[in-house]
Amino acid sequence: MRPTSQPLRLTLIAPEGRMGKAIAEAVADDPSFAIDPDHGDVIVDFSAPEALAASLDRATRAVIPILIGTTGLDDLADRRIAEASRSVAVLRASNTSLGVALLEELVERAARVLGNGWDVEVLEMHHRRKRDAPSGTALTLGEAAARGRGTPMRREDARSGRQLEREEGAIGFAALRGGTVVGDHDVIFAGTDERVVFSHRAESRMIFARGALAGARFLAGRAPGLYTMRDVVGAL
Ligand SMILES: NC(=O)C1=CN([C@@H]2O[C@H](COP(=O)(O)OP(=O)(O)OC[C@H]3O[C@@H](n4cnc5c(N)ncnc54)[C@H](OP(=O)(O)O)[C@@H]3O)[C@@H](O)[C@H]2O)C=CC1
Ligand SMILES: O=C(O)C1=N[C@H](C(=O)O)C[C@H](O)C1
Repeated sequence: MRPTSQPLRLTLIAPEGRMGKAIAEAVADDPSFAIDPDHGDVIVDFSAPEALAASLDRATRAVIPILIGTTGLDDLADRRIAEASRSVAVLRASNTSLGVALLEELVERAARVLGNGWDVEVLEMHHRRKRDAPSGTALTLGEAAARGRGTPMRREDARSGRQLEREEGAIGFAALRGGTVVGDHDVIFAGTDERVVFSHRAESRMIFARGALAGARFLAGRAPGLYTMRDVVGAL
């Protein structure tokens, strides 16, 4: 057991990435954390899908928890994460901000209250360098809406060029890319003669970085299992 006065050591998988740098900045502002490239207490992976298998392997071999912030992961990645979570604590978070954790709750509740008669569309915009679309957050919010409705999520992505009406019960996704936008998400519930719109605007990557530190703190000493930001923030 580490003495509580010791900083929690984070091993960053991609220290030179945009998120790696933001997390290093948050750590520099908080003496209860430190970066340790080789012997961290928690692995923090905000990198790329190709890095995931090696990161999980590193966590399970060393028996230390891992925070996965990387998005754009496929079904094989889902299975690898589930497998790793049997031996170490894994926090998977497509968005580590407090605002999006709250938004997820609100969207689930709205979908439950409004029911299947309302169409759900998720719109997101990110910077020109983002590689995956729709964003991980958009998919997480779509899943929250499906959960609220009590139905499996059926995705309807880009409709350009189609000559079909909207598929009933589907959740639509649209992605915009440009400039330096940190991360915009809108979830639109479109009913007959009215719309309810939930929005989140990330104004700096520091919101994700601070959330990542909260996630790492949550993971330290945690039993094996698969956790989400809802476990980290508790009841909202
Ligand atoms: N959960 C959340 O709250 C957030 C999640 N993200 C997600 O985090 C990820 C990273 O985003 P961002 O920091 O903006 O991206 P960047 O492109 O700025 O950084 C990615 C980093 O990962 C490194 N990398 C790529 N492939 C590998 C590999 N196989 N092994 C080790 N390192 C690798 C890159 O190194 P190199 O340049 O040398 O290839 C680079 O340093 C994305 O999936 C993004 O969607 C982003 C923001 C918030
Ligand atoms: O790549 C990004 O920048 C972001 N990625 C995450 C996502 O895909 O949802 C979180 C945030 O929106 C920024």
